[in-house]
Amino acid sequence: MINAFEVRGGNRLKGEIIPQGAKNEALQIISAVLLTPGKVTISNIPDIVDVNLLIELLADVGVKVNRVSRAVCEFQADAVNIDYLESPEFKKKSGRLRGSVMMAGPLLARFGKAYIPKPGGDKIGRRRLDTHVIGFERLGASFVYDTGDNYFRLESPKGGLKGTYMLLDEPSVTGTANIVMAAVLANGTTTIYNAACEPYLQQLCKMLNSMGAKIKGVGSNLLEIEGVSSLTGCEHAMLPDMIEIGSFIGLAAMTQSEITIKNASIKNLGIIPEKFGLLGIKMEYRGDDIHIPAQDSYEIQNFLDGSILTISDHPWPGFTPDLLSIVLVVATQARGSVLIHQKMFESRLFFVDKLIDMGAQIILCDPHRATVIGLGRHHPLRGITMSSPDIRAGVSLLIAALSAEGKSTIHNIDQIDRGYQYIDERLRNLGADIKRV
Ligand SMILES: CC(=O)N[C@H]1[C@@H](OP(=O)(O)OP(=O)(O)OC[C@H]2O[C@@H](n3ccc(=O)[nH]c3=O)[C@H](O)[C@@H]2O)O[C@H](CO)[C@@H](O)[C@@H]1O
Ligand SMILES: C=C(OP(=O)(O)O)C(=O)O
Repeated sequence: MINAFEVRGGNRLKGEIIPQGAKNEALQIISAVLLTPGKVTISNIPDIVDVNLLIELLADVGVKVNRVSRAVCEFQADAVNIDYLESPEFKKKSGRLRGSVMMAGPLLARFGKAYIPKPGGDKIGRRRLDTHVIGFERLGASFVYDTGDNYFRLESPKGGLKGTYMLLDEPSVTGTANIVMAAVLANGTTTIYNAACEPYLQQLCKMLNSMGAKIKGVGSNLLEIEGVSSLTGCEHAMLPDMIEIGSFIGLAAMTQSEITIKNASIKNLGIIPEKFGLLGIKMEYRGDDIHIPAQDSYEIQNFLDGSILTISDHPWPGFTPDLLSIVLVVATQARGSVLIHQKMFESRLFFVDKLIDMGAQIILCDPHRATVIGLGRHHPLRGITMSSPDIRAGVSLLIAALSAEGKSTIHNIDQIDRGYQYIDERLRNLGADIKRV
């Protein structure tokens, strides 16, 4: 079966777009339903491959799942079959996404056992699980790593997990979520320093507190968690996906389009709009909407001393690594130059080869750094046939194709579908010439 997008570039897009619920928040929040036998109702769930797979995994382990509507789902984990975690089916399915690792924290806390098969997700460099496993160990769990099957088997001590102080080696996003979910049901107080504090984590902590957890320091890198003996059900609404919002800002600039991003929850976007602003992209806030006017050109700013701008990733509240590929593609048509420095992942910039084939001027300095010399619209990119290597590179290539002259075909779009809801249909509604073939 062919699985590709065929895009005819050059159309100027126009209209309003509503961001989906946040993928990376969804993966945390949906894992957290395992912490209680009570009913948890979650709204604004994105209808995307990764999230649907996680929901399937929960149903497989015995969680009652009631999809009230496309975006709202009720969960009740009152009859979990923990033995299912050792089945080959669980290992296979959970290995298809990254988010499944976050089932471990709640399972360990509530049932005393967990398994983490080698997780899926983007192949963008080494993605170790040390922070997760060492964090569980600090709470008293023991683990065995099965090198043959490539999975961690974890067990809580008799009497349950015990709160402690820990300083994380790095502020891992999913690692922090996992440790927080384990610590909320531990005996005593857990302090996590150098915790990740993305809005995803803030939302998770807010949800857990509404279930009866006692977490202080939400939004900071110092969390204090007083363990409780049980949690109750709750209702939780997901934030809009900040990575989708950034992608749409880039799309508008690159295709010279006038787009309004509705209900963007601007206060939760951190430094994201500012970084796109450094590329010269104009944005207007209208209430909680972001309006991007059609711009013939945009010019990359230099640093204050006149030197070439660098845009790099950094743990929150710094700039998310998930938007660097988008920034890079948008820079290809800017006036001026920028150095893109992807510090966290070592294989996330190789997709620039495809942009170079399309006519972009980019020098890949090393696996972490690429210099983009903007074309300043002197000539458009040209359409080519290409393949999407990971979710964000995939969307960047899609944006490049929508701006390019002629036809592009993008293969391996499963990568895009795992994180962007009905993307072809939503782009067509804005006037894009894109079809699934
Ligand atoms: C499902 C999910 O939520 N996925 C996100 C999550 O992945 P994930 O939680 O897997 O990523 P981590 O935060 O654990 O780390 C990402 C990578 O960055 C490195 N690292 C991390 C922190 C640091 O200060 N220095 C450093 O070099 C890690 O070693 C690792 O290679 O967070 C990543 C970093 O924002 C995002 O790209 C992913 O989209
Ligand atoms: C890297 C990403 O996802 P995952 O962690 O699921 O691979 C991403 O969302 O950009």
